Amino acid sequence: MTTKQTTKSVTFLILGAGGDLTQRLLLPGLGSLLAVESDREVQVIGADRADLTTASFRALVRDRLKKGGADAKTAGRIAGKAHYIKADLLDPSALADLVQAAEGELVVYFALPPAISMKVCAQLEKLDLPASTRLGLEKPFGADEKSARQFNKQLQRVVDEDRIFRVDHFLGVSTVLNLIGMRFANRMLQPIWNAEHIERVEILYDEDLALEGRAGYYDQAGALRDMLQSHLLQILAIFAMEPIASLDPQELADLKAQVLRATHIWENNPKEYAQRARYTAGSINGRSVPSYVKEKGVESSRNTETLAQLTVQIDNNRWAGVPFVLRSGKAMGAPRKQVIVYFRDVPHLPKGFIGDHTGDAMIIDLKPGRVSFKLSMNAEGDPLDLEQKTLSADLAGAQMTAYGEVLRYLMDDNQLLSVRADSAELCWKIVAPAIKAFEQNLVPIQQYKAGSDGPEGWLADDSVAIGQESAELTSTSNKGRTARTTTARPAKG
Ligand SMILES: O=P(O)(O)OC[C@H]1O[C@@H](O)[C@H](O)[C@@H](O)[C@@H]1O
Repeated sequence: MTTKQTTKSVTFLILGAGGDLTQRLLLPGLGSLLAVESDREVQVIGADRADLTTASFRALVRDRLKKGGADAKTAGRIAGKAHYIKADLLDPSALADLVQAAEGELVVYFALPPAISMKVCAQLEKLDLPASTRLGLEKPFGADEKSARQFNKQLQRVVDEDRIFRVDHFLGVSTVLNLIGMRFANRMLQPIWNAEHIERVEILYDEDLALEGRAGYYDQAGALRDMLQSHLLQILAIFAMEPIASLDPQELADLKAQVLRATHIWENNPKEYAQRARYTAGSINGRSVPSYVKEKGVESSRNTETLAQLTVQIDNNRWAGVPFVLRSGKAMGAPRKQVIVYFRDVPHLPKGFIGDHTGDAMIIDLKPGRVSFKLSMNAEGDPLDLEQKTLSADLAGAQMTAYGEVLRYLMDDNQLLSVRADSAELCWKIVAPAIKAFEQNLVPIQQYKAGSDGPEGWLADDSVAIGQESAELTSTSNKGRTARTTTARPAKG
């Protein structure tokens, strides 16, 4: 892929520069961007209450940029002109000083808890910001539809919507963007991308990570808000949208919003459309994991789920009647990050053939990237005996991290990868009935052992089989990046 070099100089003002997000994701993300585009002119200004100095911040920037992949010279160049300003971010005069320090275009990135971001925004509103100012923000964008709307209004009082970048780093994952390219560049996929040919779609993101010391945030959120409401609905919107004419940010945002407006939970009984569970003590690849409720900072009476599954439908001409299953869990034994498209059975199998001809599917592994097709074909031996075979190709690794990708678009003032205000609000609207059902305990909270695949019976047998096969393929996928075929395992049960 060719990469665009830019000479635009940007000041990247990180509010909350002393925090975990800056160190773990933002600076390494910037490092991975600089690894590809080393000429970028970025002045990093960190601001926080934390007791850092410009010298210690520069050391941190250098280290994290290198961790992200930037070469030593580039990391040194960017770190050498970085600054740290100890400031109370709720103090308007401190904010004014920060803005004054900016050179070139200004990107203000909120690496702050949402409630503080909202208050800082109220202060920013009073300042005379440079015309080029862009705001970058992390999820959650509000806590429900109403607060998301208020937050959006607050942001739009600071700058116009076309300068607000709501970051969902999944939109920077190369395999997610590839959903658009693959679907619209392949003649064979276009006619079958609808309810006439597709029976069910699953969007799964099971992680082997557990809480990782994030109780302060996660115990208030849970898997439904943390993953399904945001990342997985964004994937669904991209997967299901109508054909796009060009990668125009407004057009993409319009098409995503169109899908999200038509998306609703599957039916009225919460037990039919939602499931939740949390992990108990167990071990993942030899690492022992305490029970979720024993983790520091967890309030067990909150009943926070660490695994959630939700079935939604898209009430439009293309997708009516097709269940879309969204699921994500923590502390799972086998990481499973897939979009699975299950095809309907053929209308007629020529008489005389025997064997298995059902369960054809397309599997898009998001991480590591791979696309597989499960197809019915003639097996060894009897030519009339059909069997399910998997044809699979690994996708080359991304050139930069997902954060690097979203930062690139943010620095370039291109909103293609950002979440527009209406989408942020719609995503809350879609999950609202499930959140309510969880809060009212209408959906029992189940348990699963850390390191397991979650409670039995949540996913259909064919999905369980695909998961097992995928885990096997993943364990061998680094040996080569060529297409291969394997014989699928028989479905469980
Ligand atoms: O797999 P990635 O890119 O780290 O993204 C998953 C993470 O995404 C974050 O947005 C969630 O808050 C985390 O809980 C989750 O682990």
